[in-house]
Formats: sequence, structure tokens, C-alpha cells
Amino acid sequence: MQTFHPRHFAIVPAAGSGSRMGADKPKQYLPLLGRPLIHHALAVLCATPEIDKVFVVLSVGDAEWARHDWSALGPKLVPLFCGGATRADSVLAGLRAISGEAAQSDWVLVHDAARPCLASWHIDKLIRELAHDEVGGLLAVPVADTLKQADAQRHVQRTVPRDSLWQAQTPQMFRYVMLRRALESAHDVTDEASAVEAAGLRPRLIEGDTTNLKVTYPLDLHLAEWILQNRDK
Ligand SMILES: Nc1ccn([C@@H]2O[C@H](COP(=O)(O)OP(=O)(O)OP(=O)(O)O)[C@@H](O)[C@H]2O)c(=O)n1
Ligand SMILES: C[C@](O)(CO)[C@H](O)COP(=O)(O)O
Repeated sequence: MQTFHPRHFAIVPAAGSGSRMGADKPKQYLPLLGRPLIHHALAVLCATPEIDKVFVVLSVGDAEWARHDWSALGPKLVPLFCGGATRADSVLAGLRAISGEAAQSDWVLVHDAARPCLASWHIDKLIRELAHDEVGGLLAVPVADTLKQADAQRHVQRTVPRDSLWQAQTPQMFRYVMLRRALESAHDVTDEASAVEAAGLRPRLIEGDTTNLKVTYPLDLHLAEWILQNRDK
């Protein structure tokens, strides 16, 4: 009997403006250890043997991409100038753009360009632990701090029980057809998993670690630099 081997594709949403960073260019192009921030996650994804292609979803008018030489990352890397108004719009545009490449049951790993400290073990663990999952899932970390819910005056309304709370990260990994249909049906979702949840399904949480931070504010860039410089020591 023929064994079925689904392919794995990465989609990297990189069409944001980085407004919370307050820099003079979108944060995915800010320098990080001598390379554009986006380079670091792209290099890890392109170096992953199981991943067949890495599609980067850039804004339609992105003129920065062409100013850099990406050839060292190899032939897997494919820029798509089809980003949308929201992150979900960009991911959905990317899915539609690869419809001729991806089979319905191929896996798609969606990873934020803004998470430059992605490590190969993060990807390996996600692919391995979800390989036979009916739904798919995402990297996440258990909440470590006590969480407070605030009122309109920023006074504590209540302490939120944290024992079952996790912080979602990326990559988030789902089958092509499931993810595309979920995003086409969803409204106002912040991540791929919430679109799949809205379809009544239960993504699995795969424990990563806090080094896979999202660079959102200026301080995060310094944290990312320290992580990349010290991780393997
Ligand atoms: N319309 C958008 C908005 C965001 N993203 C991408 O989604 C990832 C996570 O989003 P976020 O950290 O919010 O990035 P920005 O939207 O650029 O940041 P901000 O919200 O501060 O403007 C980033 O890699 C960003 O480039 C995207 O592809 N398309
Ligand atoms: C997808 C994500 O990184 C999971 O935590 C997060 O939802 C992205 O949020 P953002 O506001 O688009 O950065």
C-alpha cells in the first residue's frame, strides 16, 4: 500500500508596518546582528529539510525586499507581494497564491517574520508532534506571571486563574484546506488557530519556550539580539 507523505510549506507574514516599534522602516527590515530582522527566521525555515518552500508575504508596494541579497537562503525562498490590511488577510492571500503548489492535505506552517529567534528544534518539535494530529496546532508557552483583569480606570477587577492559560506563538501548523477554509470563514481573528477554533476545532498546544519572542516594541529588539548571540552557548 502506498504511504502518504504530505509536504510542508511555510508562509511568513511580513507585510506589517511595525507601528508599535516606532521605527523609520517596517520592523521586519530593522538591522539585527548585521542582517534584516526577517533574515533570521527565514534562514532557519529554509534550512529545515522537511520544509519544501518558504513563501514570504510582503506588502504589495514593498520596495525594501529587493534591496537585499537573499540568495544565501537558497531556492526554497519565494517572495509574494500580496500582503493585506491585517495579518489574517496577508496569510489568506498567501494561501490563495500557493493554491497551485499546495495539495489540500499538505501542511502549512505560518510563522511571524517578527519572531527572529525561531530555532530548528521549535520547528522539529512542532512537525513531529503534529504529524498525525487530525487538526494541527501551534507553538505556545504556559503563562508564568499572575494575570490581572483591569477596569476602564486600570484598577484590578480580578485576578485571572492562569493554570490553563498559554501564550500563543508561531509557527502555527494546519493542513492547507482546513486553514484556508477557516480563514475564509472567520472574522477579526488574531491568529490562525483562532480561525480554526471558530470552525469548531481544537488545535493542539505544543510547548516551545520564551526565546521565540515576537519583536513588537523597541526593547524586544535588544532581547532578540541577546538571545541569538547567547542561545547556543
Ligand atoms: N497587515 C499585516 C500585518 C502584520 N503582518 C505580519 O504579521 C506579523 C505579526 O504582526 P505584528 O507583530 O502585529 O506586526 P505589525 O502589524 O507590523 O506591528 P504593529 O501591530 O505594531 O503595527 C509580522 O511579521 C507582520 O509583518 C502582515 O503580514 N500583514
Ligand atoms: C500570531 C501571534 O504571534 C500569536 O501570538 C499574534 O497573535 C500576532 O499578533 P500581532 O498583533 O499581529 O502581532
